[in-house]
Amino acid sequence: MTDADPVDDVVATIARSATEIRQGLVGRRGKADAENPSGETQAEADVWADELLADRLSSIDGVAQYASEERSDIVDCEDDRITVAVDPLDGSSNLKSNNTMGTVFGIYDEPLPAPGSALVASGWILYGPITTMAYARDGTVTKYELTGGERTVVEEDVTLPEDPLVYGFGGRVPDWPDDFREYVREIESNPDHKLRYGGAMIGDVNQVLTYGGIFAYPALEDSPRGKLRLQFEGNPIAYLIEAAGGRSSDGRQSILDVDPTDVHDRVPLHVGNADLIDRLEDALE
Ligand SMILES: O=P(O)(O)OC[C@H]1O[C@](O)(COP(=O)(O)O)[C@@H](O)[C@@H]1O
Ligand SMILES: [Mg+2]
Ligand SMILES: [Mg+2]
Repeated sequence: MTDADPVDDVVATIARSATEIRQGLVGRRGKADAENPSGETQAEADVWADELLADRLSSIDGVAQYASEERSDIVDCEDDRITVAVDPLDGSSNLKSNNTMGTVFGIYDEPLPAPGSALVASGWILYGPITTMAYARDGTVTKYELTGGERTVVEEDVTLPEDPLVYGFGGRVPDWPDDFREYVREIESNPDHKLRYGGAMIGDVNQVLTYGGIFAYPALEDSPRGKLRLQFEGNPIAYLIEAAGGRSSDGRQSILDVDPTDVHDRVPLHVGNADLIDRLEDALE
């Protein structure tokens, strides 16, 4: 064990790996002949990015466990300080059409599965026209541009803009519960609000971080826990959006207060400006 901060080491490793992951997408746009633990068909790139991150992150001093939505089992490492949960490629179905995707990570100080209250840092990489990173630690959010493994700060103390502008809601509209559908109608009827939906949660959440607003992948009639995963997607996103002054909710409470039972648990996810999430919780009562 060294005295280096393992959280810094993990974030630096993910930021450095982003350039390589981006380049490695070329030639890996097909499907793998396999399913992930959530029963979804994996892309070749999902499997490849998971293996790359597992190798690198599990060998960092201080990392006790590595888990990802692309593998059933948690990787146990030789240390005991922090645990890392990753969505190696969020929105990988966008590979076929060459649209936005990302990498999402949460760093916890408890064994996985851990509640969001055990997060010590979280963030995401966005593979857009350029590669950027949003990172939260100690209640502060920083945005970076990533080039060739280098991180350049582009904004510090990032907060959600006060006047919400954008909204995006996942799942099929006929599968939404009635109370959620009514809430969406209210949001859509405000002439100041614009639809922004790209099929990669992280791209849509990054729109909310940039312009203010709300993103949700709600509970569905036949899937009351929604689609997104608590450890790899819900908690890291909620931690960062709350650090930026917004709110998260599973419909009743902060996502960070949801108790996990399994590392692959799903959670209905709603994040955005606090007043929009307050109104959502009122609408779902
Ligand atoms: O295509 P659907 O079922 O509407 O789901 C879209 C959602 O699923 C996701 O792709 C799930 O993430 P993964 O791509 O990491 O599995 C989200 O990024 C996105 O918001
Ligand atoms: Mg995802
Ligand atoms: Mg994924």
